[in-house]
Amino acid sequence: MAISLSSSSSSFLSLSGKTPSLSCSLPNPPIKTMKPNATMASYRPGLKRKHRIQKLNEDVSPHRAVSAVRLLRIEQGGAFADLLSDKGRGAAENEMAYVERTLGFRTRDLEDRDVRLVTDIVGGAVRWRRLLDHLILYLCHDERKFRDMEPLLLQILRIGFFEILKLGMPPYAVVDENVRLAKVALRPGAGNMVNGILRKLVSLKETDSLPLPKVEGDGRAQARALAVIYSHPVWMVRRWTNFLGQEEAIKLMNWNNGDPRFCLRVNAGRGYTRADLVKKLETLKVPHEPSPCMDDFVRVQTGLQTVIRAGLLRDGVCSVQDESAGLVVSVVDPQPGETIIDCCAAPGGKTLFMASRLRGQGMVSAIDINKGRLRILKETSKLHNLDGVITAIHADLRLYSEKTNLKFDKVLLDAPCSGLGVLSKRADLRWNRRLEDLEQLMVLQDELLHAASLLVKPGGILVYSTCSIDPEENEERIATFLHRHPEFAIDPVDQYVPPEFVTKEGYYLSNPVKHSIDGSFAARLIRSFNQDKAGMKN
Ligand SMILES: C[S@@+](CC[C@H](N)C(=O)[O-])C[C@H]1O[C@@H](n2cnc3c(N)ncnc32)[C@H](O)[C@@H]1O
Repeated sequence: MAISLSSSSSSFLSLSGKTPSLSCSLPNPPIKTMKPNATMASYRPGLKRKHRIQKLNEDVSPHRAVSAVRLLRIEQGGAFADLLSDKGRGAAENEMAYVERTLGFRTRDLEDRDVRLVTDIVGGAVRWRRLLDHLILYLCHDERKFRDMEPLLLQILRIGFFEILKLGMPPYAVVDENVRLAKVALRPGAGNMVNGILRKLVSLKETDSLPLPKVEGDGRAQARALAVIYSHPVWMVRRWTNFLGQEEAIKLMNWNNGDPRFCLRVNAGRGYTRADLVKKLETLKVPHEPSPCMDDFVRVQTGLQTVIRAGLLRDGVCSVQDESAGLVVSVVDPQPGETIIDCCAAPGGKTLFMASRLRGQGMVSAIDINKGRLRILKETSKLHNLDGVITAIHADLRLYSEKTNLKFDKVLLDAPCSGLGVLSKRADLRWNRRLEDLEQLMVLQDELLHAASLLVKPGGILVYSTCSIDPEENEERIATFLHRHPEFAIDPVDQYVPPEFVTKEGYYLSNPVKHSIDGSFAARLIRSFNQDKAGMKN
């Protein structure tokens, strides 16, 4: 089994499919903790699949068993990044061993088709969780019964609901298969419950009478209804309705709920060209198209597993990187011979792209506070033959910039942010973010922006970027910064990115609905040569 990119994948994927966790630094609060139950009795840490002791069950469909356990892990808050071994090898083994321990039996190994189904089902069930739970609750007829439901049983129901409602799978096969899983993994009574609830759902679907809330009443009531129908947190719906209007907010939610699109960036640092990558994709029969906005990028709608299995990432031919991240590097516009510092660098997607643009002349210093993520950056820079130009520094930017006298030609601050622009790739992120996080993040963004500004040479460039589409994390942070730092001015990005990405203020902004890529933002600021202007105003 290969490692699948699903709900916890990041827009940057390194090495052989290692999935770095969040693109932002705030910890994710767990959604709901798993209660100890009969299925967890067989949990024994450290047991590897090679020590197979559980009985093989050939009747249960392996993709449902794996999906149910993966969904449980995600709900526990740890996603499944921690299932991956240090070197990114043996991840599949680890996961199957975990499935075995959790369920108390062994399934058949996953085939390619199963792997794709696990990716679709896990990503979809996470995205659509609010709608699925609304319907499950309705069919349980009893709020307490729903709230007290065993976590594994709830996951099995979510899988069944998602398969019937969103994947359009033959309903009675879905009912039978999920009933079987519930019976074997839990007990016969659980199977009967799954049977009853799923059959009622099938009948509601067939008679077109699903109980969906009506979008009516005041703004709050409408947001609550939309939050169920499009499966997002109410606060996000309210925020987007205010910023974008209801129609655009719905389009954005539809985008977030769609299949994520991935892009590959060819590794020019190792001498590969886009034509080389295209040739390899043709050989692998992976459908692809060149990016219309970035020369080194190729879009792949499906077939990413094939690319991973063929070793294209492991061998350093390319990286998985969204064009929105590439465009931020275009805003920095690294030139051979320059000294650049990437202030929040790990896991290194932008560092590597910037370093490859230096063509061996110049230097990129890469700071990050997170040691584990920085280790991924170091490993990947070796793999991409770029370790000669990249220096990794483990530090808190705020302390580092106070202590050092070094000044750089260009400074990139790719700040920790809400990630609200990448919700299609990070299916679980919408449930892990709270409105209060945004406030904390904005304070951190201001502090980091000030710290980053201390590293810019007179006449040098400071680029502030996020993978958010929220004006408070973007334009408003820059306005606050410029007010306090008169030594900086906006350097419009129109000569660095295509015009459709340039805002009226001269910033870069990608909009998932308009551009069909992740949402991201960048402001390019130039520091004056006039030292008198330097200093922070209150
Ligand atoms: C948006 S991610 C960076 C993604 C990265 N630029 C890339 O393209 O792969 C933000 C990073 O900021 C780091 N970070 C958060 N607070 C920091 C601080 N005080 N000093 C340095 N790094 C920090 C986090 O560990 C996280 O890796």
